[in-house]
Amino acid sequence: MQWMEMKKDELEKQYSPSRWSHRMAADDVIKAHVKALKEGTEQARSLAQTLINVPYGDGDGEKLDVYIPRTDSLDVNLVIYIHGGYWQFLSKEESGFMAVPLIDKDVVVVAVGYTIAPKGDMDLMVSQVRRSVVSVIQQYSHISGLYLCGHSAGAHLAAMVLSTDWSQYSVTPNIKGAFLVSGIFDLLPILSTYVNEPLKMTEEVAVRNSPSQLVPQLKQSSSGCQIVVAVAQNDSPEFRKQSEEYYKALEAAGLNVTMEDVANTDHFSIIEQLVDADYHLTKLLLKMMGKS
Ligand SMILES: N[C@@H](CC(=O)c1ccccc1NC=O)C(=O)O
Repeated sequence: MQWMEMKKDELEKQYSPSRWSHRMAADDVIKAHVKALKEGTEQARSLAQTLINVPYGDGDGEKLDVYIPRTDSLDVNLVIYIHGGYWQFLSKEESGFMAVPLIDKDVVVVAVGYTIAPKGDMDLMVSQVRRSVVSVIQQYSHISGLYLCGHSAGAHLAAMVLSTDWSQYSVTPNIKGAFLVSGIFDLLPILSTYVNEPLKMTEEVAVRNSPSQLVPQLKQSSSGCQIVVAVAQNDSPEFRKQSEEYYKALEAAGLNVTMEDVANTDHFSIIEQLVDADYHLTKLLLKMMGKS
């Protein structure tokens, strides 16, 4: 069924990721998610050298955390992670969880903070993640490759970074690869749902911030980027459709894109498992960086 034909109840269920987990009840899966991210981030902060709260702008929430490998290697890649949480939950404070297996392979991990709703709105969050990427490449101009990874709302923000007209910025980032995990790429279906209550997006805001509408811009700005669109086997049909349709649009535009339907995962476990070096997506990310 098309989202436009759905009753409000059904649409809100489709856009409630916790209600589709096969592991636990909805409330429990979210609690367990936050706990897993927190514990993973604590572990990473205790093992890695870190720079916490590095400003990338003058705004209040415009700070990022850097997880640094202990290495003398000159071939150092950097992954910027953009957290999820429907643009209204989570923060960079629990977003360093995937750093351990990456720093072990000489990869720098950056967890970006941005101003979630209701304090921040969609235009601000998109502007913040774009500026954070510019700041990182100015700070780390010697790295061998820049990669992006985003989960859920963070995958949306990562796709918006790939779709940036950089002519307004001081530098043009060369993003080699992007992992878009269980993302939302068309914001129109959520306009009438509870998700939009704190966001208060108008249709105009939703359209200009929908990666699905910006594929020609992405092709112009990120033609050399290797894109992985990953979706959980147990994501809702609407979430699965969001990924599938965005993947097809990128593919049709001639971009270097692959689709990963990750078996035995749900909306939350698909990203939580990045703490594990043996997890399929961890290995794929390292392989993309030539580190397998
Ligand atoms: N109402 C949403 C809540 C949600 O998506 C969420 C809540 C807390 C932390 C993260 C979340 N989502 C994705 O990262 C749900 O049903 O899952």
